[in-house]
Amino acid sequence: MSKTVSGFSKLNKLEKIDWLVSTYFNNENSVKQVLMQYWNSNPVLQDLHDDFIENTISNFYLPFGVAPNFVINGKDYTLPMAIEESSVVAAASLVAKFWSTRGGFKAEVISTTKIGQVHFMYEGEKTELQNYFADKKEQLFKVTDAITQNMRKRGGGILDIELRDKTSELENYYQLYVTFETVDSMGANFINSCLEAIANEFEKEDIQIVMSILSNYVPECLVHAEVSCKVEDLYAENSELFAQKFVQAVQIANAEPHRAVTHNKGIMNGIDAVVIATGNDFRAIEAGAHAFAAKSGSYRSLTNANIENGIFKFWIEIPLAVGTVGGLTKLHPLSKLSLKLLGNPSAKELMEIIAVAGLAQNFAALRALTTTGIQKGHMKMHLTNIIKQLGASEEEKEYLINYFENKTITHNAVVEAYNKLVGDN
Ligand SMILES: CC(C)(COP(=O)([O-])OP(=O)([O-])OC[C@H]1O[C@@H](n2cnc3c(N)ncnc32)[C@H](O)[C@@H]1OP(=O)([O-])[O-])[C@@H](O)C(=O)NCCC(=O)NCCSC(=O)C[C@@](C)(O)CC(=O)[O-]
Ligand SMILES: NC(=O)C1=CN([C@@H]2O[C@H](COP(=O)(O)OP(=O)(O)OC[C@H]3O[C@@H](n4cnc5c(N)ncnc54)[C@H](O)[C@@H]3O)[C@@H](O)[C@H]2O)C=CC1
Repeated sequence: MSKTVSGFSKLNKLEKIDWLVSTYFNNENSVKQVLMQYWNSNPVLQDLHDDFIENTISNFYLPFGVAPNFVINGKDYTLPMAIEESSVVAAASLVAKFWSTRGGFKAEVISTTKIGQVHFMYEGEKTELQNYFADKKEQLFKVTDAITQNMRKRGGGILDIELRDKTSELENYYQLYVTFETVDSMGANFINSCLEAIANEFEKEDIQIVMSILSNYVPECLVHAEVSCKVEDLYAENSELFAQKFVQAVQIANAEPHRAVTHNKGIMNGIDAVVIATGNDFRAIEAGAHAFAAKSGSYRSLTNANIENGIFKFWIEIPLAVGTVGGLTKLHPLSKLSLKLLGNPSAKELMEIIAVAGLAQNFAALRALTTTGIQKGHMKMHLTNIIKQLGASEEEKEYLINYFENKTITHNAVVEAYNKLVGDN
């Protein structure tokens, strides 16, 4: 039987579910129950979520946690984190507490420029194109006046429009390279609207517009965050060895792409969690961060560390185009709450907070990796997930948690202990 369908989008939610259950699940009633048990009991709230995307049939929950004790630029924060992976929030909390007694995190936005491009093809004389652009430039600004009016009042808008010759990379390929300041918004829709107006005005017989779109590679929307302290203040025992191995771990990530990818994945554990909790676009952040990590031509660590004159310093530089207005930021009740928890920051302050979340997460991972190994803490947090997968009762869960208090946790070890417990009973 064919599984294609036309007019699916026009069905109501229950009809969509019925089609799905009969087509893919052999009419199993439990499937409908699972989908419906994740509906919000408040219909107004459910309607809100339904409208975020298309063909919504249920909600997919992510745990929403908080990591207290962050001190950033002398100010106290509790970070909201939406993430499915165990040990990330615990690790952030642990590191926040650790650095809160060592001067906290320092963070600074370096620049906030966003980028958009009108990609086009032109086969004629280059100088003619250059002259055409020079004559047109003022008009290109003018046609966006209505769109940029409010943004200009906030101190933003279009910063510049450049003609770029890309013919050495692709035959007949040029672009209008447009830079923007979007203040407290990520600016994707604002930028795209401006670009389309610019492209319309610029197009003519011998200029074929291919597309107009913002770039998610924003190396000039950059934030720096760091921690530092005397090496001897790092840990009570063997601080020097700890600092040395920590720096080596970062150097390895800078020298070796396989390690760099995992290293940066750990950083993104912290970054994405706050990005998602604040209603920002994590795909945009991910794509931009990894492109930045590869800017030298080989993929490297997003963090760096050194020891100079007895001082351990650990820092991150990362492009983060985030907003505190626009998108879902004020629409999703939990994003709104997250921003309120952070004191309703500006986009710049949010960039600093998110960079710190990434740095803290990387500190936690490298600390664990270079000392006890990652599995000890990670499996301690993951233990309850394994126990639940086994279908253990509350009593059995309590027994297993106590049993593994001082033992190495592996999936097999938990299964064995559970089977023994159930067998014994
Ligand atoms: C997991 C910990 C924190 C345990 O660390 P611990 O020392 O066993 O924790 P503790 O029980 O002594 O508690 C100390 C503090 O840790 C936090 N903490 C501790 N437990 C909890 C909890 N249940 N809920 C909330 N917070 C918790 C909390 O701040 C607590 O202070 P308190 O609140 O008691 O004043 C530590 O072992 C750790 O940081 N491990 C690293 C974990 C990590 O990095 N996880 C990321 C996932 S692994 C990954 O995907 C990335 C990776 C590793 O591949 C990246 C890479 O390779 O670079
Ligand atoms: N490639 C990408 O990353 C793309 C992303 N998107 C999506 O676009 C959304 C973000 O676009 P935005 O234009 O940021 O959101 P948006 O379309 O909701 O617009 C935000 C608007 O808020 C207004 N505003 C009010 N106060 C402001 C202030 N203080 N500073 C700046 N603006 C203020 C401005 O008019 C601004 O244009 C996200 O949902 C993202 O997922 C859309 C297209 C492509």
